[in-house]
Amino acid sequence: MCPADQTVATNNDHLVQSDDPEHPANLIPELCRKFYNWGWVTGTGGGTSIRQGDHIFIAPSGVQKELMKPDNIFVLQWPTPKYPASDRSYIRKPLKLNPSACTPLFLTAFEQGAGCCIHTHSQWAVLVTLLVEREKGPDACFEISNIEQIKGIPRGKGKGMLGFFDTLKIPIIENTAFEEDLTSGLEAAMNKHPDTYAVLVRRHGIYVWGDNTAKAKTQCESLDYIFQLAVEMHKLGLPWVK
Ligand SMILES: CSC[C@@H](O)[C@@H](O)C(=O)COP(=O)(O)O
Ligand SMILES: [Zn+2]
Repeated sequence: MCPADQTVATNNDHLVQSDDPEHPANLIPELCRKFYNWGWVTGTGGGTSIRQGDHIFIAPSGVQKELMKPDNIFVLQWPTPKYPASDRSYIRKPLKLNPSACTPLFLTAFEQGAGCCIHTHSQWAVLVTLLVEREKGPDACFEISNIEQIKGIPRGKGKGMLGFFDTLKIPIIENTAFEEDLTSGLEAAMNKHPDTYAVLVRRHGIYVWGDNTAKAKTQCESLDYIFQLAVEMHKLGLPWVK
């Protein structure tokens, strides 16, 4: 056995090997294939992370997310230090790959109790941040009401779902040169909007999280639907809030 093979054999590979399609190491590649087809993670952008018990499953950085295999997945012991990156407690690291640059942002969602966090570069998400670009600063938000799909978004933890007549409010933070540097903005937006399950990143995309993978996915789908609708409404001169 060559030294590289020895590293592989002692790298906790069993943590990403399962016949269960619901295992996070199988789910992340499967979800990313879907997200690629929906335009959420093309060109290596975007990604997904799942927490299962005291393990966090993270995709590699800079890879074609739709081609990922379970063997490419990193595993972090949870809880783990968020900073510095070198202190994060990886218990499985694929050789020749680096963990996603979104890792500290995903960890921020897990600190809030999330079970899954999705990052997309959806053009609809980017477009709504452009349509409200005049609104800058800590109060920047996308707002919409009187749309049925709003009912797919929680009012806050343990507070049920938003109603048709409620106003959905998604905070917007400014983009940074490096993905990791978005973390303080995400933390600030979460502190200011403790009930939110999503934060838009101007000219970049969105982070959406949920109590579990199904909720993160359906909430992200509902938001993407709403953003597309909002862009079309804007083109027709229709207001988002009645
Ligand atoms: C098209 S590059 C996009 C990246 O810089 C980043 O925004 C991103 O979402 C993915 O980072 P990654 O480290 O590949 O998981
Ligand atoms: Zn990104």
